[in-house]
Amino acid sequence: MKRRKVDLQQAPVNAAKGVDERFQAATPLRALLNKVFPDHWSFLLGEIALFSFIILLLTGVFLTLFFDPSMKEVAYEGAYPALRGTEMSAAYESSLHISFEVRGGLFMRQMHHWAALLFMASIVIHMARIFFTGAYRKPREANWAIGMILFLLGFLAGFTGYSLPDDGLSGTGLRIASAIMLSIPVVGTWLSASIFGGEFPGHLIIGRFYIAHVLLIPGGLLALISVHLGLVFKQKHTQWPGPMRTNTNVVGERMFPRYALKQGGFFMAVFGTVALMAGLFQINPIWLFGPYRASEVSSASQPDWYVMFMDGLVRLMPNWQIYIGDYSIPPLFWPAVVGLGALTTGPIFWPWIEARKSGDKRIHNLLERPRDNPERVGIGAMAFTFFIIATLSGGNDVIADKFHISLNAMTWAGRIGMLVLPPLAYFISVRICLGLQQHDREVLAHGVETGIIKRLPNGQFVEVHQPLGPVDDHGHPIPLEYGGWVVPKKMNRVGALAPAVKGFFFPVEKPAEAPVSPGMPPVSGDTREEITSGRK
Ligand code: HEM
Ligand code: HEM
Repeated sequence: MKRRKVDLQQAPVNAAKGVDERFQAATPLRALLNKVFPDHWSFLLGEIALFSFIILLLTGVFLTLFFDPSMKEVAYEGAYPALRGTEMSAAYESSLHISFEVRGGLFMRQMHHWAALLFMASIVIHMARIFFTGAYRKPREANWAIGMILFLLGFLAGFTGYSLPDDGLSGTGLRIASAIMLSIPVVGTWLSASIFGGEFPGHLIIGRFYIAHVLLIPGGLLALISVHLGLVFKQKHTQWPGPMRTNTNVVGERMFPRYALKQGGFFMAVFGTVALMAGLFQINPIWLFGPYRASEVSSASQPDWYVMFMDGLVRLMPNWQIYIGDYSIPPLFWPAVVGLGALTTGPIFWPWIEARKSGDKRIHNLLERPRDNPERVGIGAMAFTFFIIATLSGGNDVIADKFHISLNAMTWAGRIGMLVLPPLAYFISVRICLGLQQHDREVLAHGVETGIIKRLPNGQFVEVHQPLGPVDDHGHPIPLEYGGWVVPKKMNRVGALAPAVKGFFFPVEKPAEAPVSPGMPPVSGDTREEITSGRK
Protein backbone atom coordinates (compact mmCIF):
# COMPACT_ATOMS: atom_id res chain seq x y z
CA MET A 1 0.00 0.00 0.00
CA LYS A 2 1.31 3.42 -0.92
CA ARG A 3 1.73 5.66 2.16
CA ARG A 4 0.60 9.24 1.76
CA LYS A 5 3.23 11.77 2.81
CA VAL A 6 1.88 14.29 5.31
CA ASP A 7 3.32 17.79 5.17
CA LEU A 8 3.42 18.62 8.90
CA GLN A 9 3.75 22.32 8.25
CA GLN A 10 0.91 22.51 5.78
CA ALA A 11 -1.54 20.25 7.68
CA PRO A 12 -2.68 22.73 10.36
CA VAL A 13 -3.02 25.46 7.72
CA ASN A 14 -5.22 23.19 5.59
CA ALA A 15 -7.29 22.20 8.65
CA ALA A 16 -7.79 25.85 9.58
CA LYS A 17 -8.75 26.69 6.00
CA GLY A 18 -11.26 23.82 6.04
CA VAL A 19 -12.86 25.09 9.24
CA ASP A 20 -12.99 28.67 7.94
CA GLU A 21 -14.57 27.65 4.66
CA ARG A 22 -17.40 26.05 6.64
CA PHE A 23 -17.86 28.42 9.59
CA GLN A 24 -16.18 31.72 8.52
CA ALA A 25 -14.55 31.89 11.96
CA ALA A 26 -11.21 33.45 11.02
CA THR A 27 -12.26 37.11 11.14
CA PRO A 28 -13.95 37.12 14.57
CA LEU A 29 -11.28 34.77 15.96
CA ARG A 30 -8.48 36.98 14.68
CA ALA A 31 -10.11 39.99 16.36
CA LEU A 32 -10.31 38.02 19.62
CA LEU A 33 -6.81 36.60 19.57
CA ASN A 34 -5.25 39.91 18.58
CA LYS A 35 -7.10 41.91 21.24
CA VAL A 36 -4.73 43.96 23.38
CA PHE A 37 -5.12 43.94 27.18
CA PRO A 38 -3.27 46.31 29.47
CA ASP A 39 -1.56 44.69 32.43
CA HIS A 40 -1.64 45.58 36.13
CA TRP A 41 -1.87 43.37 39.22
CA SER A 42 -5.18 44.97 40.24
CA PHE A 43 -6.82 43.79 36.99
CA LEU A 44 -6.41 40.26 38.32
CA LEU A 45 -9.17 40.77 40.91
CA GLY A 46 -12.03 40.52 38.38
CA GLU A 47 -10.33 37.43 37.01
CA ILE A 48 -10.19 35.79 40.46
CA ALA A 49 -13.96 36.40 40.68
CA LEU A 50 -14.38 34.77 37.27
CA PHE A 51 -12.15 31.80 38.12
CA SER A 52 -13.86 31.15 41.46
CA PHE A 53 -17.23 31.27 39.65
CA ILE A 54 -15.98 28.56 37.27
CA ILE A 55 -14.89 26.48 40.30
CA LEU A 56 -18.38 26.99 41.80
CA LEU A 57 -19.99 25.73 38.61
CA LEU A 58 -17.74 22.64 38.45
CA THR A 59 -18.04 21.66 42.12
CA GLY A 60 -21.75 22.60 42.19
CA VAL A 61 -22.51 20.16 39.35
CA PHE A 62 -20.72 17.41 41.32
CA LEU A 63 -22.77 18.16 44.47
CA THR A 64 -25.99 18.17 42.46
CA LEU A 65 -25.35 14.52 41.51
CA PHE A 66 -25.70 13.46 45.17
CA PHE A 67 -27.77 16.16 46.90
CA ASP A 68 -31.48 15.42 47.52
CA PRO A 69 -33.49 18.68 47.88
CA SER A 70 -36.31 17.08 49.83
CA MET A 71 -37.74 17.91 53.27
CA LYS A 72 -39.16 14.42 53.70
CA GLU A 73 -38.49 13.18 57.27
CA VAL A 74 -36.08 10.23 57.45
CA ALA A 75 -34.21 8.48 60.28
CA TYR A 76 -30.44 8.75 59.83
CA GLU A 77 -28.64 5.43 59.42
CA GLY A 78 -25.40 6.66 57.84
CA ALA A 79 -21.73 6.57 58.75
CA TYR A 80 -21.70 9.35 61.39
CA PRO A 81 -22.43 7.55 64.68
CA ALA A 82 -23.44 10.59 66.77
CA LEU A 83 -26.54 11.24 64.64
CA ARG A 84 -27.67 7.63 64.01
CA GLY A 85 -31.37 7.19 64.68
CA THR A 86 -32.00 10.98 64.57
CA GLU A 87 -35.03 12.21 62.60
CA MET A 88 -33.98 14.66 59.90
CA SER A 89 -34.84 15.90 56.42
CA ALA A 90 -33.66 13.95 53.38
CA ALA A 91 -31.74 17.12 52.35
CA TYR A 92 -29.68 17.06 55.55
CA GLU A 93 -29.19 13.33 55.27
CA SER A 94 -27.90 13.67 51.70
CA SER A 95 -25.46 16.41 52.76
CA LEU A 96 -24.15 14.08 55.50
CA HIS A 97 -23.95 11.33 52.89
CA ILE A 98 -21.90 13.63 50.60
CA SER A 99 -19.63 14.47 53.55
CA PHE A 100 -18.99 10.96 54.89
CA GLU A 101 -19.74 8.37 52.25
CA VAL A 102 -19.35 9.86 48.76
CA ARG A 103 -15.73 9.53 47.64
CA GLY A 104 -14.21 13.03 47.58
CA GLY A 105 -17.61 14.39 48.66
CA LEU A 106 -16.45 16.34 51.71
CA PHE A 107 -13.58 17.75 49.68
CA MET A 108 -16.04 18.92 46.99
CA ARG A 109 -18.45 20.42 49.55
CA GLN A 110 -15.58 22.27 51.20
CA MET A 111 -14.19 23.36 47.84
CA HIS A 112 -17.64 24.69 46.85
CA HIS A 113 -17.93 26.61 50.12
CA TRP A 114 -14.37 28.03 50.07
CA ALA A 115 -14.85 29.01 46.41
CA ALA A 116 -18.09 30.83 47.39
CA LEU A 117 -16.23 32.78 50.08
CA LEU A 118 -13.41 33.62 47.68
CA PHE A 119 -15.92 34.57 44.97
CA MET A 120 -17.63 37.11 47.20
CA ALA A 121 -14.34 38.43 48.62
CA SER A 122 -12.85 38.93 45.15
CA ILE A 123 -16.03 40.66 43.95
CA VAL A 124 -15.90 43.11 46.84
CA ILE A 125 -12.18 43.87 46.38
CA HIS A 126 -12.67 44.10 42.59
CA MET A 127 -15.50 46.57 43.23
CA ALA A 128 -13.20 48.57 45.53
CA ARG A 129 -10.51 48.69 42.82
CA ILE A 130 -13.08 49.91 40.28
CA PHE A 131 -14.37 52.50 42.74
CA PHE A 132 -11.10 53.93 44.06
CA THR A 133 -9.52 54.23 40.58
CA GLY A 134 -12.61 55.77 38.98
CA ALA A 135 -12.82 52.93 36.41
CA TYR A 136 -16.63 53.23 36.42
CA ARG A 137 -16.62 56.71 34.84
CA LYS A 138 -17.99 57.31 31.36
CA PRO A 139 -18.21 55.10 29.25
CA ARG A 140 -18.25 52.22 31.82
CA GLU A 141 -21.21 53.30 34.00
CA ALA A 142 -23.43 50.47 32.73
CA ASN A 143 -20.77 47.89 33.55
CA TRP A 144 -20.63 49.22 37.12
CA ALA A 145 -24.42 48.83 37.40
CA ILE A 146 -24.21 45.28 36.00
CA GLY A 147 -21.42 44.59 38.53
CA MET A 148 -23.67 45.70 41.39
CA ILE A 149 -26.38 43.29 40.20
CA LEU A 150 -23.71 40.57 40.03
CA PHE A 151 -22.87 41.31 43.68
CA LEU A 152 -26.55 40.99 44.62
CA LEU A 153 -26.89 37.70 42.73
CA GLY A 154 -23.71 36.40 44.43
CA PHE A 155 -25.21 37.33 47.81
CA LEU A 156 -28.40 35.41 46.95
CA ALA A 157 -26.43 32.44 45.57
CA GLY A 158 -24.47 32.20 48.83
CA PHE A 159 -27.57 32.53 51.01
CA THR A 160 -29.63 29.97 49.08
CA GLY A 161 -26.55 27.68 48.93
CA TYR A 162 -25.82 27.50 52.63
CA SER A 163 -29.56 27.10 53.31
CA LEU A 164 -29.71 23.89 51.28
CA PRO A 165 -28.16 21.36 53.72
CA ASP A 166 -31.04 22.10 56.18
CA ASP A 167 -28.77 21.85 59.22
CA GLY A 168 -29.21 23.86 62.44
CA LEU A 169 -27.28 26.83 61.06
CA SER A 170 -28.99 27.08 57.69
CA GLY A 171 -32.42 26.78 59.31
CA THR A 172 -31.57 29.73 61.58
CA GLY A 173 -30.76 31.78 58.48
CA LEU A 174 -34.07 30.78 56.89
CA ARG A 175 -35.87 31.76 60.09
CA ILE A 176 -34.36 35.25 59.86
CA ALA A 177 -35.32 35.47 56.16
CA SER A 178 -38.91 34.58 57.05
CA ALA A 179 -38.97 37.17 59.86
CA ILE A 180 -37.67 39.81 57.43
CA MET A 181 -40.46 39.00 54.97
CA LEU A 182 -43.06 39.09 57.75
CA SER A 183 -41.86 42.55 58.82
CA ILE A 184 -42.97 44.12 55.52
CA PRO A 185 -46.23 46.01 56.12
CA VAL A 186 -49.39 44.89 54.29
CA VAL A 187 -47.82 42.21 52.05
CA GLY A 188 -45.41 40.54 54.55
CA THR A 189 -47.60 37.67 55.73
CA TRP A 190 -48.72 36.91 52.18
CA LEU A 191 -45.13 37.01 50.88
CA SER A 192 -43.75 34.68 53.57
CA ALA A 193 -46.65 32.24 53.19
CA SER A 194 -46.24 32.07 49.42
CA ILE A 195 -42.49 31.56 49.55
CA PHE A 196 -42.53 28.98 52.37
CA GLY A 197 -45.78 27.39 51.18
CA GLY A 198 -47.67 28.20 54.42
CA GLU A 199 -46.32 28.47 57.95
CA PHE A 200 -42.53 28.55 58.45
CA PRO A 201 -40.65 26.27 57.78
CA GLY A 202 -43.12 24.18 55.74
CA HIS A 203 -42.00 21.42 53.40
CA LEU A 204 -41.26 23.32 50.22
CA ILE A 205 -38.54 25.85 50.87
CA ILE A 206 -35.47 23.62 50.29
CA GLY A 207 -36.85 22.42 46.94
CA ARG A 208 -37.59 26.00 45.89
CA PHE A 209 -34.21 27.29 47.01
CA TYR A 210 -32.61 24.38 45.17
CA ILE A 211 -34.09 25.46 41.83
CA ALA A 212 -33.04 29.04 42.51
CA HIS A 213 -29.56 27.95 43.60
CA VAL A 214 -28.59 25.51 40.87
CA LEU A 215 -30.52 26.97 37.93
CA LEU A 216 -31.98 30.47 38.16
CA ILE A 217 -29.23 32.32 40.02
CA PRO A 218 -26.25 30.64 38.26
CA GLY A 219 -28.09 31.20 34.95
CA GLY A 220 -28.52 34.90 35.77
CA LEU A 221 -24.89 35.15 36.87
CA LEU A 222 -23.66 33.42 33.73
CA ALA A 223 -25.71 35.70 31.46
CA LEU A 224 -24.68 38.90 33.25
CA ILE A 225 -21.00 37.89 33.53
CA SER A 226 -21.04 37.33 29.75
CA VAL A 227 -22.48 40.81 29.17
CA HIS A 228 -20.01 42.24 31.75
CA LEU A 229 -16.98 40.73 30.01
CA GLY A 230 -18.45 41.52 26.59
CA LEU A 231 -18.54 45.18 27.62
CA VAL A 232 -14.94 45.02 28.95
CA PHE A 233 -14.01 43.63 25.53
CA LYS A 234 -16.04 46.14 23.52
CA GLN A 235 -15.19 49.25 25.51
CA LYS A 236 -11.58 48.07 25.99
CA HIS A 237 -9.96 47.95 29.40
CA THR A 238 -8.84 51.09 31.19
CA GLN A 239 -5.14 51.58 31.84
CA TRP A 240 -2.93 53.50 34.20
CA PRO A 241 -1.38 56.65 32.76
CA GLY A 242 2.29 56.14 31.90
CA PRO A 243 4.83 56.29 29.09
CA MET A 244 3.03 55.88 25.75
CA ARG A 245 -0.32 55.29 27.46
CA THR A 246 -2.93 57.92 26.62
CA ASN A 247 -6.69 58.27 26.75
CA THR A 248 -6.87 57.33 23.09
CA ASN A 249 -4.86 54.11 23.01
CA VAL A 250 -4.48 50.77 24.83
CA VAL A 251 -0.97 49.54 25.54
CA GLY A 252 -0.60 45.91 26.54
CA GLU A 253 -0.26 42.38 25.35
CA ARG A 254 -2.23 40.51 22.73
CA MET A 255 -4.75 37.94 23.94
CA PHE A 256 -2.82 35.18 22.23
CA PRO A 257 -0.44 33.66 23.10
CA ARG A 258 0.99 35.38 26.20
CA TYR A 259 -2.13 36.82 27.84
CA ALA A 260 -4.24 33.67 27.32
CA LEU A 261 -1.50 31.39 28.66
CA LYS A 262 -0.96 33.67 31.63
CA GLN A 263 -4.68 33.60 32.43
CA GLY A 264 -4.65 29.80 32.13
CA GLY A 265 -1.83 29.73 34.66
CA PHE A 266 -3.70 32.06 37.03
CA PHE A 267 -6.77 29.86 36.81
CA MET A 268 -4.66 26.86 37.83
CA ALA A 269 -3.21 28.87 40.72
CA VAL A 270 -6.69 29.91 41.97
CA PHE A 271 -8.00 26.36 41.52
CA GLY A 272 -4.97 24.96 43.38
CA THR A 273 -5.36 27.43 46.25
CA VAL A 274 -9.08 26.67 46.69
CA ALA A 275 -8.36 22.90 46.51
CA LEU A 276 -5.59 23.28 49.11
CA MET A 277 -7.90 25.17 51.44
CA ALA A 278 -10.68 22.62 50.93
CA GLY A 279 -8.25 19.81 51.71
CA LEU A 280 -6.69 21.42 54.77
CA PHE A 281 -9.25 23.68 56.42
CA GLN A 282 -12.65 22.58 57.63
CA ILE A 283 -15.64 24.72 56.68
CA ASN A 284 -19.31 24.44 57.60
CA PRO A 285 -19.14 21.14 59.59
CA ILE A 286 -22.91 20.56 59.32
CA TRP A 287 -22.76 17.28 61.31
CA LEU A 288 -21.86 19.32 64.42
CA PHE A 289 -24.92 21.59 64.09
CA GLY A 290 -27.49 18.79 63.89
CA PRO A 291 -30.74 18.87 61.87
CA TYR A 292 -32.81 22.06 61.93
CA ARG A 293 -35.65 22.26 64.43
CA ALA A 294 -37.79 25.40 64.35
CA SER A 295 -37.72 25.51 68.18
CA GLU A 296 -33.90 25.41 68.53
CA VAL A 297 -31.27 28.08 67.87
CA SER A 298 -27.72 27.54 69.00
CA SER A 299 -25.71 30.51 70.25
CA ALA A 300 -22.92 31.82 68.01
CA SER A 301 -24.93 31.09 64.84
CA GLN A 302 -23.09 33.14 62.21
CA PRO A 303 -23.85 33.46 58.52
CA ASP A 304 -21.09 33.57 55.89
CA TRP A 305 -19.06 36.77 56.05
CA TYR A 306 -20.81 38.58 53.16
CA VAL A 307 -24.21 38.22 54.88
CA MET A 308 -22.97 39.21 58.34
CA PHE A 309 -23.40 42.96 57.75
CA MET A 310 -27.13 42.36 57.42
CA ASP A 311 -27.21 40.47 60.69
CA GLY A 312 -25.21 43.29 62.31
CA LEU A 313 -27.59 46.01 61.08
CA VAL A 314 -30.52 44.05 62.52
CA ARG A 315 -28.76 43.62 65.88
CA LEU A 316 -27.92 47.33 66.13
CA MET A 317 -31.41 48.60 65.30
CA PRO A 318 -33.08 50.14 68.39
CA ASN A 319 -36.38 48.62 69.42
CA TRP A 320 -38.59 51.24 67.75
CA GLN A 321 -42.02 49.85 66.95
CA ILE A 322 -44.06 52.24 64.79
CA TYR A 323 -47.86 52.11 64.61
CA ILE A 324 -49.79 53.49 61.63
CA GLY A 325 -53.52 52.96 62.16
CA ASP A 326 -54.08 49.24 62.53
CA TYR A 327 -50.67 48.37 61.16
CA SER A 328 -47.48 48.08 63.17
CA ILE A 329 -44.09 48.26 61.54
CA PRO A 330 -41.56 46.13 63.44
CA PRO A 331 -38.04 47.55 63.89
CA LEU A 332 -36.63 44.73 61.73
CA PHE A 333 -38.23 46.34 58.66
CA TRP A 334 -35.92 49.37 58.69
CA PRO A 335 -32.46 47.76 58.58
CA ALA A 336 -33.42 44.53 56.78
CA VAL A 337 -35.77 45.82 54.08
CA VAL A 338 -35.31 49.59 53.74
CA GLY A 339 -31.61 49.54 54.74
CA LEU A 340 -30.62 46.59 52.59
CA GLY A 341 -32.67 47.93 49.67
CA ALA A 342 -31.00 51.34 49.88
CA LEU A 343 -27.51 49.91 50.42
CA THR A 344 -27.75 47.63 47.41
CA THR A 345 -29.67 49.78 44.93
CA GLY A 346 -28.24 53.23 45.86
CA PRO A 347 -24.65 52.47 44.79
CA ILE A 348 -25.88 51.30 41.36
CA PHE A 349 -26.38 54.97 40.45
CA TRP A 350 -23.05 56.19 41.84
CA PRO A 351 -21.32 56.82 38.45
CA TRP A 352 -24.19 59.10 37.34
CA ILE A 353 -24.37 60.83 40.73
CA GLU A 354 -20.63 61.62 40.64
CA ALA A 355 -20.73 62.78 37.02
CA ARG A 356 -23.65 65.08 37.79
CA LYS A 357 -21.95 66.49 40.86
CA SER A 358 -18.62 67.11 39.12
CA GLY A 359 -20.14 68.12 35.76
CA ASP A 360 -17.55 65.86 34.13
CA LYS A 361 -19.07 64.34 31.01
CA ARG A 362 -15.83 63.31 29.32
CA ILE A 363 -14.73 59.82 28.38
CA HIS A 364 -12.13 58.38 30.75
CA ASN A 365 -9.99 55.52 29.58
CA LEU A 366 -7.17 56.34 31.99
CA LEU A 367 -7.47 55.40 35.64
CA GLU A 368 -7.16 57.97 38.37
CA ARG A 369 -4.81 57.51 41.31
CA PRO A 370 -6.97 57.38 44.45
CA ARG A 371 -5.08 60.27 46.07
CA ASP A 372 -5.99 62.53 43.14
CA ASN A 373 -9.65 62.35 44.12
CA PRO A 374 -9.73 62.64 47.94
CA GLU A 375 -13.48 63.12 48.13
CA ARG A 376 -14.12 59.79 46.40
CA VAL A 377 -11.58 58.05 48.65
CA GLY A 378 -13.30 59.58 51.68
CA ILE A 379 -16.71 58.33 50.59
CA GLY A 380 -15.27 54.85 49.90
CA ALA A 381 -13.55 54.78 53.30
CA MET A 382 -16.81 55.82 54.93
CA ALA A 383 -18.69 52.99 53.18
CA PHE A 384 -16.08 50.40 54.14
CA THR A 385 -16.03 51.53 57.77
CA PHE A 386 -19.83 51.24 57.87
CA PHE A 387 -19.62 47.76 56.36
CA ILE A 388 -16.90 46.62 58.81
CA ILE A 389 -18.81 47.87 61.88
CA ALA A 390 -22.01 46.20 60.66
CA THR A 391 -20.10 42.97 59.95
CA LEU A 392 -18.40 42.95 63.37
CA SER A 393 -21.76 43.64 65.02
CA GLY A 394 -23.10 40.55 63.20
CA GLY A 395 -20.78 38.56 65.48
CA ASN A 396 -21.08 40.77 68.57
CA ASP A 397 -22.33 37.87 70.73
CA VAL A 398 -19.18 35.87 69.93
CA ILE A 399 -16.91 38.87 70.58
CA ALA A 400 -18.77 39.57 73.86
CA ASP A 401 -18.40 35.93 74.90
CA LYS A 402 -14.72 35.50 73.98
CA PHE A 403 -13.54 38.82 75.42
CA HIS A 404 -15.88 38.77 78.45
CA ILE A 405 -17.63 42.02 77.45
CA SER A 406 -21.30 42.69 78.09
CA LEU A 407 -23.42 42.11 74.96
CA ASN A 408 -25.29 45.36 75.65
CA ALA A 409 -22.00 47.25 75.71
CA MET A 410 -21.13 45.68 72.33
CA THR A 411 -24.48 46.73 70.88
CA TRP A 412 -24.05 50.30 72.09
CA ALA A 413 -20.43 50.39 70.87
CA GLY A 414 -21.76 49.33 67.45
CA ARG A 415 -24.51 51.98 67.45
CA ILE A 416 -22.17 54.79 68.47
CA GLY A 417 -19.42 53.50 66.17
CA MET A 418 -21.82 53.49 63.23
CA LEU A 419 -22.53 57.21 63.71
CA VAL A 420 -19.04 58.41 64.65
CA LEU A 421 -16.50 56.25 62.82
CA PRO A 422 -17.59 56.62 59.15
CA PRO A 423 -17.29 60.46 59.18
CA LEU A 424 -13.96 60.07 61.01
CA ALA A 425 -12.77 57.61 58.33
CA TYR A 426 -13.82 60.18 55.71
CA PHE A 427 -11.85 62.95 57.36
CA ILE A 428 -8.70 60.88 57.99
CA SER A 429 -8.60 59.39 54.49
CA VAL A 430 -9.10 62.79 52.85
CA ARG A 431 -6.23 64.18 54.95
CA ILE A 432 -4.00 61.24 53.97
CA CYS A 433 -4.78 61.85 50.27
CA LEU A 434 -3.98 65.54 50.59
CA GLY A 435 -0.74 64.67 52.40
CA LEU A 436 0.24 62.27 49.62
CA GLN A 437 -0.54 64.95 47.02
CA GLN A 438 1.65 67.37 48.93
CA HIS A 439 4.45 64.82 48.91
CA ASP A 440 4.02 64.33 45.15
CA ARG A 441 4.23 68.07 44.62
CA GLU A 442 7.44 68.20 46.64
CA VAL A 443 8.95 65.38 44.60
CA LEU A 444 7.97 67.17 41.38
CA ALA A 445 9.44 70.44 42.59
CA HIS A 446 12.63 69.20 44.27
CA GLY A 447 13.24 65.69 42.91
CA VAL A 448 13.59 62.35 44.73
CA GLU A 449 15.46 62.06 48.03
CA THR A 450 18.68 60.12 47.40
CA GLY A 451 19.73 59.51 51.01
CA ILE A 452 23.10 61.20 50.24
CA ILE A 453 23.94 63.91 52.77
CA LYS A 454 26.26 66.66 51.52
CA ARG A 455 28.07 69.24 53.63
CA LEU A 456 28.09 72.73 52.11
CA PRO A 457 31.13 75.09 52.44
CA ASN A 458 29.23 77.07 55.10
CA GLY A 459 28.90 73.94 57.26
CA GLN A 460 25.25 73.28 56.47
CA PHE A 461 24.16 69.67 55.79
CA VAL A 462 21.72 69.08 52.93
CA GLU A 463 20.28 65.99 51.30
CA VAL A 464 20.97 65.60 47.60
CA HIS A 465 17.80 65.35 45.51
CA GLN A 466 17.67 63.63 42.13
CA PRO A 467 15.60 65.80 39.78
CA LEU A 468 12.73 64.00 38.06
CA GLY A 469 12.65 66.13 34.95
CA PRO A 470 14.62 68.84 33.22
CA VAL A 471 16.95 71.18 35.16
CA ASP A 472 17.59 74.88 34.58
CA ASP A 473 20.97 76.50 33.77
CA HIS A 474 21.98 76.34 37.45
CA GLY A 475 21.17 72.63 37.77
CA HIS A 476 17.96 73.35 39.71
CA PRO A 477 14.96 71.20 38.71
CA ILE A 478 12.26 72.98 36.72
CA PRO A 479 9.07 72.26 38.71
CA LEU A 480 6.70 69.89 36.92
CA GLU A 481 3.00 70.56 36.98
CA TYR A 482 0.79 68.50 39.29
CA GLY A 483 -2.68 67.46 38.15
CA GLY A 484 -4.23 66.81 41.58
CA TRP A 485 -6.56 68.93 43.67
CA VAL A 486 -5.71 72.15 45.44
CA VAL A 487 -5.62 72.41 49.23
CA PRO A 488 -7.36 75.56 50.35
CA LYS A 489 -5.34 77.76 52.69
CA LYS A 490 -7.96 77.82 55.40
CA MET A 491 -9.36 74.40 56.14
CA ASN A 492 -12.13 75.11 58.62
CA ARG A 493 -13.72 78.48 58.35
CA VAL A 494 -14.93 79.85 61.66
CA GLY A 495 -18.13 81.85 61.25
CA ALA A 496 -21.32 80.65 59.61
CA LEU A 497 -22.16 77.07 60.55
CA ALA A 498 -22.87 75.83 57.03
CA PRO A 499 -19.43 76.60 55.55
CA ALA A 500 -17.79 75.14 58.65
CA VAL A 501 -19.70 71.89 58.34
CA LYS A 502 -19.03 71.83 54.60
CA GLY A 503 -15.38 72.62 55.27
CA PHE A 504 -15.18 69.66 57.67
CA PHE A 505 -16.68 67.18 55.24
CA PHE A 506 -15.31 68.60 52.01
CA PRO A 507 -12.00 70.21 52.91
CA VAL A 508 -10.87 70.36 49.30
CA GLU A 509 -11.61 72.67 46.41
CA LYS A 510 -11.82 71.43 42.90
CA PRO A 511 -9.76 73.18 40.25
CA ALA A 512 -11.83 74.67 37.42
CA GLU A 513 -11.16 71.55 35.32
CA ALA A 514 -12.03 68.18 36.85
CA PRO A 515 -8.75 66.27 37.28
CA VAL A 516 -7.79 64.01 34.43
CA SER A 517 -4.36 63.10 33.25
CA PRO A 518 -3.10 66.21 31.48
CA GLY A 519 -3.25 66.57 27.74
CA MET A 520 -6.03 64.08 27.00
CA PRO A 521 -8.41 65.32 24.35
CA PRO A 522 -11.98 64.13 24.81
CA VAL A 523 -12.77 61.34 22.38
CA SER A 524 -16.03 59.96 21.17
CA GLY A 525 -16.78 56.41 20.11
CA ASP A 526 -14.35 53.52 20.20
CA THR A 527 -11.32 55.10 18.60
CA ARG A 528 -8.64 53.72 20.91
CA GLU A 529 -5.61 52.49 19.07
CA GLU A 530 -4.25 49.15 20.31
CA ILE A 531 -0.49 48.99 20.84
CA THR A 532 1.38 45.92 22.09
CA SER A 533 4.00 46.55 24.72
CA GLY A 534 6.62 44.99 22.46
CA ARG A 535 7.16 41.71 24.31
CA LYS A 536 6.77 38.61 22.17
C1 HEM B 1 -22.15 31.84 42.45
C2 HEM B 1 -22.49 30.65 42.53
C3 HEM B 1 -22.64 29.80 43.79
C4 HEM B 1 -22.44 30.11 45.10
C5 HEM B 1 -22.00 31.44 45.70
C6 HEM B 1 -22.73 28.90 45.86
C7 HEM B 1 -22.64 28.78 47.23
C8 HEM B 1 -22.98 27.64 47.95
C9 HEM B 1 -22.78 27.45 49.37
C10 HEM B 1 -22.17 28.48 50.32
C11 HEM B 1 -23.25 26.21 49.68
C12 HEM B 1 -23.24 25.56 51.06
C13 HEM B 1 -22.11 24.54 51.04
C14 HEM B 1 -21.98 23.77 52.32
O1 HEM B 1 -22.83 22.94 52.62
O2 HEM B 1 -21.00 23.98 53.04
C15 HEM B 1 -23.75 25.61 48.48
C16 HEM B 1 -24.32 24.36 48.42
C17 HEM B 1 -24.69 23.75 47.26
N1 HEM B 1 -24.51 24.25 45.96
FE1 HEM B 1 -23.82 26.06 45.48
N2 HEM B 1 -23.11 27.92 44.97
C18 HEM B 1 -23.05 28.43 43.70
C19 HEM B 1 -23.32 27.79 42.53
C20 HEM B 1 -23.79 26.49 42.44
C21 HEM B 1 -24.08 25.79 41.23
C22 HEM B 1 -23.87 26.39 39.83
C23 HEM B 1 -24.56 24.56 41.57
C24 HEM B 1 -25.02 23.45 40.69
C25 HEM B 1 -25.05 23.40 39.43
C26 HEM B 1 -24.57 24.48 43.00
C27 HEM B 1 -25.00 23.40 43.72
C28 HEM B 1 -25.01 23.31 45.10
C29 HEM B 1 -25.53 22.18 45.84
C30 HEM B 1 -26.18 20.92 45.27
C31 HEM B 1 -25.34 22.47 47.21
C32 HEM B 1 -25.76 21.62 48.41
C33 HEM B 1 -24.67 20.64 48.74
C34 HEM B 1 -24.40 20.50 50.21
O3 HEM B 1 -24.15 21.51 50.87
O4 HEM B 1 -24.38 19.38 50.68
N3 HEM B 1 -24.08 25.66 43.51
N4 HEM B 1 -23.57 26.50 47.42
C1 HEM C 1 -19.38 37.96 39.26
C2 HEM C 1 -18.70 39.01 39.56
C3 HEM C 1 -17.73 39.71 38.64
C4 HEM C 1 -16.88 39.19 37.72
C5 HEM C 1 -16.67 37.72 37.36
C6 HEM C 1 -16.18 40.30 37.11
C7 HEM C 1 -15.18 40.16 36.16
C8 HEM C 1 -14.49 41.22 35.62
C9 HEM C 1 -13.29 41.09 34.81
C10 HEM C 1 -12.58 39.77 34.49
C11 HEM C 1 -12.92 42.34 34.43
C12 HEM C 1 -11.67 42.72 33.62
C13 HEM C 1 -10.46 42.64 34.54
C14 HEM C 1 -10.47 43.62 35.70
O1 HEM C 1 -10.51 44.84 35.48
O2 HEM C 1 -10.46 43.16 36.85
C15 HEM C 1 -13.90 43.27 34.96
C16 HEM C 1 -13.92 44.63 34.76
C17 HEM C 1 -14.85 45.49 35.30
N1 HEM C 1 -15.73 45.20 36.32
FE1 HEM C 1 -16.18 43.35 37.00
N2 HEM C 1 -16.63 41.48 37.66
C18 HEM C 1 -17.56 41.16 38.61
C19 HEM C 1 -18.20 42.04 39.45
C20 HEM C 1 -18.11 43.41 39.35
C21 HEM C 1 -18.65 44.35 40.29
C22 HEM C 1 -19.36 43.96 41.58
C23 HEM C 1 -18.40 45.61 39.79
C24 HEM C 1 -18.77 46.96 40.35
C25 HEM C 1 -19.80 47.21 41.05
C26 HEM C 1 -17.69 45.46 38.54
C27 HEM C 1 -17.32 46.48 37.69
C28 HEM C 1 -16.43 46.35 36.64
C29 HEM C 1 -16.00 47.42 35.76
C30 HEM C 1 -16.53 48.87 35.77
C31 HEM C 1 -15.02 46.88 34.91
C32 HEM C 1 -14.23 47.62 33.81
C33 HEM C 1 -12.91 47.98 34.45
C34 HEM C 1 -11.89 48.63 33.58
O3 HEM C 1 -11.99 48.67 32.35
O4 HEM C 1 -10.94 49.13 34.23
N3 HEM C 1 -17.50 44.11 38.32
N4 HEM C 1 -14.85 42.57 35.69
